[in-house]
Amino acid sequence: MEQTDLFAQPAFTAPFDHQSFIALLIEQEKLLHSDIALAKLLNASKIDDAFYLILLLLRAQRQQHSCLELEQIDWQNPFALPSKLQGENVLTAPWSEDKQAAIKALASHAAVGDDKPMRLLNNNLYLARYFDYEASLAEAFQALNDNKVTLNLDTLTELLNHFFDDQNDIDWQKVACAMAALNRFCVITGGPGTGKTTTVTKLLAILQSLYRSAPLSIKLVAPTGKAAARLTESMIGAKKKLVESGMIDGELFDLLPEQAQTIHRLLGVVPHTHHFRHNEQNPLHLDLLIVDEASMIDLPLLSKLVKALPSHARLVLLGDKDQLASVDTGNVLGDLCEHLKLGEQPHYSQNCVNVLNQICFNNATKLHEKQSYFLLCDNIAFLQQSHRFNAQSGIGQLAQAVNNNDQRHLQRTIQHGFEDLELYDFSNDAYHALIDRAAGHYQNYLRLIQNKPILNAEDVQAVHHAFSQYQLLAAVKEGPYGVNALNQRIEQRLHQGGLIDLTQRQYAGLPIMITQNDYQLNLFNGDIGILVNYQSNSSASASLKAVFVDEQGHVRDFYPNRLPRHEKVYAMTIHKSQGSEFAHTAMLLPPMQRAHSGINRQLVYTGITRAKQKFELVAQMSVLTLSMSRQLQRCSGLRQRLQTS
Ligand SMILES: Nc1ncnc2c1ncn2[C@@H]1O[C@H](COP(=O)(O)OP(=O)(O)OP(=O)(O)O)[C@@H](O)[C@H]1O
Repeated sequence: MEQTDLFAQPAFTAPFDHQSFIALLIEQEKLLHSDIALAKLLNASKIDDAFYLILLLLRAQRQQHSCLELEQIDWQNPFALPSKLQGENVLTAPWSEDKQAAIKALASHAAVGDDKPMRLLNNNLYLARYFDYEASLAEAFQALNDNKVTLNLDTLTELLNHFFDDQNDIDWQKVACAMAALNRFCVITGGPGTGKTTTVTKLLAILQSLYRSAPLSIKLVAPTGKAAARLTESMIGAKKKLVESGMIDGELFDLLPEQAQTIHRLLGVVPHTHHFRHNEQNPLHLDLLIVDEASMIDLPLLSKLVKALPSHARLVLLGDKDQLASVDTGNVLGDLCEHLKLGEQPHYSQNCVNVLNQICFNNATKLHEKQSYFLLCDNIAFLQQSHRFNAQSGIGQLAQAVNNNDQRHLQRTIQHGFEDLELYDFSNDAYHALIDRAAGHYQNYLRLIQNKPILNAEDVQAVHHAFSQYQLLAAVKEGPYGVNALNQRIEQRLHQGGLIDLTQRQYAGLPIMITQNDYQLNLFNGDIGILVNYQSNSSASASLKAVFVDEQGHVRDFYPNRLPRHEKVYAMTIHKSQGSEFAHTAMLLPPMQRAHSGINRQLVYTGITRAKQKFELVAQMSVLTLSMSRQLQRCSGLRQRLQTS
């Protein structure tokens, strides 16, 4: 009722105090001074409805939306201000009378239009840069799709039957493989352990068999070094399984790649710029690009990557659509997979269904047509069955309950008492016990460091391996339950236990995470290093170095004072953990009074699915259930651009 009273007084009866309103937006951290300055510049210094629409666009951009959806504006409180401050009602809406007229006027605004700083399309307002990225990505996806592949369907059928056993149910991995073989562009999405790598390895084996006389040049990439290292490891494992099962011979084995690299490395960074060596004018030299962890890739980077493909290339995106969206603008994988529903067959055209039934199921009608206006629906494969987490796995059950916002499933999972799950209700005692347990786990890698005065490359690999077995995750960075506080407390425990020497600012054993890309040093946001006394084969003496193990397993060492921005990483935010997996993962959610809107379903699901063997959660049940009910949405026009007319 409070809100109704507030808005009952029409905003236009008294002159609106724009200066105070703008000051309030800054004070409440809804915008920055630079946003105000830019909006004034774009609106010729006028403070009117268009000015506030531009401010909303800049705010949307800060929140990683690709655009401002004009139809979704909350006209009563567009900047999400608290309706009361210090007991006083606050005017939350700055508009003049006719908001729809304000929207219409945008079409003829001096700063909106082709070659202008802002663009308008389908009732979405964009900054030109992001409009162009989105347009160029949609165009590139469409071009890939239009450039049809010609294949002998009988040969493809034989190969599919070779790599997949006959089964009564629909084998979605086989469908995904067929779809990716038939199209130049394919997305294979699925939760953890649903067989994305296994499927793609079989796809590569099928394609290399089809093109055996002129094998394809295939590249594997992921957005971070960690994710690339994990993809390499998974590919090696999947290839080994294919050989062991007799599905591929030595010659085919050699034609399947296993080394993955980062997208930045593949594209070739031009130092001190946002440009890459490879682009539309200088395309990549490859026939097929496999991109893992695609949910982590932001709109600008994916747009640049896809634009750098040669016109004949194939592209396969792998990822989990339900994970957190990219740290930067956009949610491309989420947009492409928006229509998928767990437990349901995806939308496929009649034509697509006919071909898939023919080549996957010997013409049995297993797949059915489901109409869609989405141009790329025949390019999206959805793997739903986890082969890593079965019904006995609490991690899988918890992840599923959270992802489906299924409270009953959650209760059943909690009551069941799974061996791989440890759930603790949040309390001060539980918080301190979590810190004790974390310190206990970190002893393992610290003892390896303590055992030898000087470490060599092999020791460093063992230390990194031991460190990566356990990771504590927190939902937030600041505050008593954030990463910074956890780092400090764990450090104190380790110091008390004589495992580290906190009297030194930089001490042997300190784990760090790079937080800023350094293209000169080839160190990237998310790379993890550990400070140790290190002597490489080539150096004459040992010294305290930050040592990293890259995606190829090579040790790289740096003097600590040469490192780009970095932070301690006994605990890390869930955001930063994306693309990594840990045998044992612990996660802390803050109590209710600190559970802001960023604590949502995607965040909690991402945290849970980092765990491979054991997952530990310290959280209030009310916070867990609240987070499950909150779903992150990113505004974008990508899907609309890819509709049939
Ligand atoms: N059809 C299958 N039948 C039996 N086991 C399978 C099948 N598909 C995959 N697996 C096994 O399940 C495990 C996970 O498979 P894979 O690594 O391919 O999944 P993923 O989706 O790539 O996982 P990630 O979550 O790491 O991205 C592997 O041990 C793999 O051998």
